[in-house]
Amino acid sequence: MSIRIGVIGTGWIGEQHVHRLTSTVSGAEVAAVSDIDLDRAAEVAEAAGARRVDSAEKLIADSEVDAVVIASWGPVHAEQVLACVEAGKPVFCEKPLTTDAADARRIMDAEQAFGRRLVQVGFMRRYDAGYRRLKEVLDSGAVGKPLMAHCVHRNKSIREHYTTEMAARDTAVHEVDALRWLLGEEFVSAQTVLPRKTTKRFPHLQDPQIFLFETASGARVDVEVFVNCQYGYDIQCEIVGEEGAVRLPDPAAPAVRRAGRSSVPVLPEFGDRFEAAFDVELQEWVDRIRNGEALTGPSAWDGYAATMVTDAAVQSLHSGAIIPIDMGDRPELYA
Ligand SMILES: NC(=O)C1=CN([C@@H]2O[C@H](COP(=O)(O)OP(=O)(O)OC[C@H]3O[C@@H](n4cnc5c(N)ncnc54)[C@H](O)[C@@H]3O)[C@@H](O)[C@H]2O)C=CC1
Ligand SMILES: O=C1[C@@H](O)[C@H](O)[C@@H](O)[C@H](O)[C@H]1O
Repeated sequence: MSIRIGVIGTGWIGEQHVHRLTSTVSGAEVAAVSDIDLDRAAEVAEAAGARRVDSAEKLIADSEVDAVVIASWGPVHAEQVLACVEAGKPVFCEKPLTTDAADARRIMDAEQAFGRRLVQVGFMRRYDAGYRRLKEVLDSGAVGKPLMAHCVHRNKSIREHYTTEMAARDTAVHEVDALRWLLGEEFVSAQTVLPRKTTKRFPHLQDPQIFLFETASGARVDVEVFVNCQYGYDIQCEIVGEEGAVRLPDPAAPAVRRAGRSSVPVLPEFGDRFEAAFDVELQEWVDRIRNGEALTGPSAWDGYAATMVTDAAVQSLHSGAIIPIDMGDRPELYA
């Protein structure tokens, strides 16, 4: 039996996920889609052979939808995730889980009242082969105790609706989750440092930005976010330990030697860079639901922790102050 999935938000990644669930992931079918842009939803529904439903609320309540994928804009995730939990339906929510930590706490309260995990957050780097190899090296102890991490997150360019706060909430949030996962500890402070702005940006935007984080054990993480770097999608991560350093591998690509030069391509977009990771994360989510197994992917706690950190980074945006972060205790359900 296939899981009947409803997809909310049929923009860039929603359409990709509908296609992925229809063509690549096994054991799933897209039963319904919805978007506030009704025409867009109708187009995506038709291409997938799914029904268009007029609102997110109706899609969540639909008796022919077993599980929900949310790919709408960040600020509306909280109410949609809560409605799924209240309906007792598993929900895969694209990052960020919420744009406000209080909303993430409401989600954890609802999930704990339900009694088991229903929420998974779309932090797909945990499913990327390179990041998984990096974690294996760290966990083996080969580079010793981690002291520092240096991360780079560059997009070729970004759409006009992207705001200065999204550098933390939408972009650096990936590194926040990946580094919490890699280092196995929480962040305790955040600071945002602003270099000179690139002229190759929309006028409203502060780009690039540098985020400085400290972990509970005193390790330091720096993240450069530069979303109009012009040359491609470039993700770098190096972790320096007491006995060595380990670096995220670049995607494999043949080096071309020609006219006195050797060159490898830089991928243009995040869809190309993390395509396989998106496939694996959704396949594992579907498999666990089909087999009646507990969800083990990034949880509501992970979504909450990431939002606490990015809230602090946004708070530091104008003052440059170091903002302490107190996550509170991790509930038993997320141990
Ligand atoms: N894991 C990853 O690497 C990526 C994650 N994302 C995340 O996915 C989400 C969507 O991003 P994009 O597809 O790039 O945005 P987008 O702007 O292309 O699409 C968002 C869609 O949501 C719809 N929408 C907004 N409010 C809605 C509501 N209340 N009910 C139903 N539909 C609603 C919009 O009409 C739009 O079609 C964001 O949270 C973003 O951070 C996006 C790209 C990559
Ligand atoms: O999640 C993503 C986008 O929402 C975000 O806007 C981009 O900066 C990231 O590179 C991409 O992975």
